[in-house]
Amino acid sequence: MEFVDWSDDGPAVVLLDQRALPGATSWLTLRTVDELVDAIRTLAVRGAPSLGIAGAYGAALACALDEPDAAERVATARPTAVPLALGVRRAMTRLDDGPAAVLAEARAVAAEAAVVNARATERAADLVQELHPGRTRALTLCNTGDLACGPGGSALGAILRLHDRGALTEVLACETRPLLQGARLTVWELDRAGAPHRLCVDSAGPAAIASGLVDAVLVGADRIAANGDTANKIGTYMLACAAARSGVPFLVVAPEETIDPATPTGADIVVEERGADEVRGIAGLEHTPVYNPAFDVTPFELITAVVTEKQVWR
Ligand SMILES: CSC[C@@H](O)[C@@H](O)C(=O)COP(=O)(O)O
Repeated sequence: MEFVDWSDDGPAVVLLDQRALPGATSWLTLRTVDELVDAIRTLAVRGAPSLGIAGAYGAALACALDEPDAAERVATARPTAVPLALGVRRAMTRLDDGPAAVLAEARAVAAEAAVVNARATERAADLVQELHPGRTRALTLCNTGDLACGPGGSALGAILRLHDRGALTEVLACETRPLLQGARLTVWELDRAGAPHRLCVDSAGPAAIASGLVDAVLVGADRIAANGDTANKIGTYMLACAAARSGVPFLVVAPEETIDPATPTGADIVVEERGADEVRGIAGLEHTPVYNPAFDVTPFELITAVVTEKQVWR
């Protein structure tokens, strides 16, 4: 079973609950659109490409329940990642052909993700080896592996391709406050792959780059504007600044569909702001006002290349 999948026993969307990792491997069976929307908002399923797959299956669920209008609530459950709404809307193009056709389209979205990921990660691994011949010390943020993208991953997938090629020295995984996608999920995936890694706090990332401990930074993307400005997990921008200052390659690895022609520049990207308790809870605070953007925007000038299944956009 994939981490995000369909169950005919229901109908239902079945997914590995990413909130419970790494402590528990717990599967959710979501039988209503409300349950799926809640799972998306609370990050039981997350990562832009996986949201696309969940969105497509969410459309199938809405149609199977004879509530096709509810699909739009799935599409808008989170605002920043492009693939979520694309997955819903692509599956819904088959609405007139009935629920089975919508499900078939959703299954096609999921199947294509694996092909896209394989192409993008091979291309990105090739580029890392071109820019840094020899073995690479990679730094990454958030989680961009199979959990976030479906089979093959994106940025973390490219790092694991380097590992497969014997070209990886180690991965520095930034923990990714406040929800610790790096510490909980990336480390889980690196452990499973047997790839050498160390965990660092997010603010150690720029210091590691400046200290010469990093040969390449690889991150994913939630939305790439038409000019190349890229929204990704909060903390990406400081890594890009540090990489540019130190002359370290900074690669964004993502499906081509993440490039949004309808978003001219980073200033036009809607950045999701999340609840205060995600930040307050860590310090045991109850009432302090909080600024908690889920993403930041990295200007294209700081990005060495955006690598997709179709192109290396330098
Ligand atoms: C290939 S996944 C790319 C991005 O979706 C990822 O880096 C990220 O920022 C995920 O944020 P999240 O809030 O965990 O959904």
